[in-house]
Amino acid sequence: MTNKVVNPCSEPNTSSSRFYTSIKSNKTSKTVKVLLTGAAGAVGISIAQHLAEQVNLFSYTHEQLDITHADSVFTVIDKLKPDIIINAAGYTAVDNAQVDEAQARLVNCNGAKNLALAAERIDAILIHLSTDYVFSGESDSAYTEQDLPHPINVYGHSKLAGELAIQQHCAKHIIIRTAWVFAEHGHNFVKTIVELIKTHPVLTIVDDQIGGPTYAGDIAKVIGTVVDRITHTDFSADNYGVYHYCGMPYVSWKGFADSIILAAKQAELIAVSPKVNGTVSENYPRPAKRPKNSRLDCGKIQQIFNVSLSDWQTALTFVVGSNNKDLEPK
Ligand SMILES: NC(=O)C1=CN([C@@H]2O[C@H](COP(=O)(O)OP(=O)(O)OC[C@H]3O[C@@H](n4cnc5c(N)ncnc54)[C@H](OP(=O)(O)O)[C@@H]3O)[C@@H](O)[C@H]2O)C=CC1
Ligand SMILES: Cc1cn([C@H]2C[C@H](O)[C@@H](COP(=O)(O)OP(=O)(O)O[C@H]3O[C@@H](C)C(=O)[C@@H](O)[C@H]3O)O2)c(=O)[nH]c1=O
Repeated sequence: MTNKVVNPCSEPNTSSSRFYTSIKSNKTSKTVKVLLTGAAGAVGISIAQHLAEQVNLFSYTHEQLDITHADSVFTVIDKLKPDIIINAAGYTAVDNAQVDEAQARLVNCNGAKNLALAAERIDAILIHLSTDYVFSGESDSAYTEQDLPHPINVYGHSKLAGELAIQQHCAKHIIIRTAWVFAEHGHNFVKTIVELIKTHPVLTIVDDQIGGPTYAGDIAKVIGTVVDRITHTDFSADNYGVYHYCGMPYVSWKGFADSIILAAKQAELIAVSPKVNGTVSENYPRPAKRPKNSRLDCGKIQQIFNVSLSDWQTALTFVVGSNNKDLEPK
C-alpha cells in the first residue's frame, strides 16, 4: 500500500504508487454481481443496456444513490456485496466546474473515494471512468498511461484527484480514461451541433483541439469485456490500473462537426448544410480551457483486453441516422 498519507480530494497530487492484489474467480457471468452508479447518465445508460444480459446488474441513478453520501454508499455496498462496482457517476459540466469547484471535487473525487473505500472493504473491483482532460494537451504525441497528467481546468483537476483517491484506497481498480463521448441519449457535442444547425446558417468551431470522439455504446462494450476478463480468467493482478480508450481516427472538433453535419444531411435532418468556419481556441473563449492535444494512445487496452477501438464514424452514422426522436427537426 502507498506509504504517503495524502488526501487527493483536497490536494491535487500526481503520485502514482500503487499496490495490487490478485483475484481469481470461478463465477459464471450471470452470478457476477455488478453495482452501477450514475445509471441515468450518457455512459451509464449504455452500460446498463449492455450489461443487463451479461451479469446480475444492480443499477443506481443519482436519485437512488448519491455517491457523495458516504453513509449511503457504505450501506448499499455492504448490503449488496457486489463483485464489481462500476462508477459512471460524475460531475461533467466542464465550464460550470470553474465556478462550482467544491461540487465538482465532491462528486469527482470524494464520491470516487467513497466507492473506493467501500469496494476495498468487501474486496470488490472498482471500474471507474476518467477523462482526457487530466492532461494539459501540450504534448506533441498521443498520451499514454505513462504520461504525467497535468490538468488545465477544474473538471480535469477534480477527475485526476478522483483517480488518485481510487489508486490510494482500492487495490483492485480499473480506471478507463476516455474522451469526447457521444450517444443517442444525454447531452453531448453531436446533439448540440444538430440543434445548432437547425437555426444557424453559419457555425464557428475550434479547429486546434484534437481528440478521439468515443461512442458510449463502445465504452459499454469494452467494460463488458473487462468485466468478463477479470471474472472469468486468471486475470493477473498486474493488470489493474489505468487504461486509455477512445474513438479513432483523431479529429478536431471542427472536423467532428463537419462529419456530424454530413450525417445529418444524409439522414435528412437538414435540407441545406450550414457553413462551418474553423477557428483557434483563443477566438472561442470559454470559462474552462480545453487541452489542444486530447489524443489518447489506446495501445495498452488493446493489448491487455484485446478490444477494438471505437470507430466513431460508423457510430455517428448510426446515432444521427437512427431516426432518433431526440435528434429529429422540431
Ligand atoms: N461526457 C464525456 O465526454 C466524457 C465523460 N467522461 C467520464 O465518464 C463518466 C460518465 O460521464 P457521462 O455519462 O458522459 O456524464 P453525464 O453527465 O451524462 O452522466 C453523469 C451521471 O452522474 C450523475 N451524478 C452526478 N452527481 C452524482 C452523485 N453525486 N451521485 C450519483 N450520481 C451522480 C448525473 O446525475 P444528474 O444528471 O442527476 O446530476 C448523471 O446521471 C464521468 O465520470 C465523466 O467524467 C470521461 C471522458 C469524456
Ligand atoms: C458548441 C460549440 C463548441 N465549440 C467548441 C468548444 C469546445 O472547445 C469544444 C467542445 O465543446 P463542448 O463544450 O461540447 O465539450 P466539452 O464539455 O469540453 O467536452 C468534454 O466533456 C468532458 C466531460 C470530457 O471529459 C471531455 O472528454 C470532453 O468530452 O467545441 C465551438 O468551437 N463552437 C461551438 O459552436
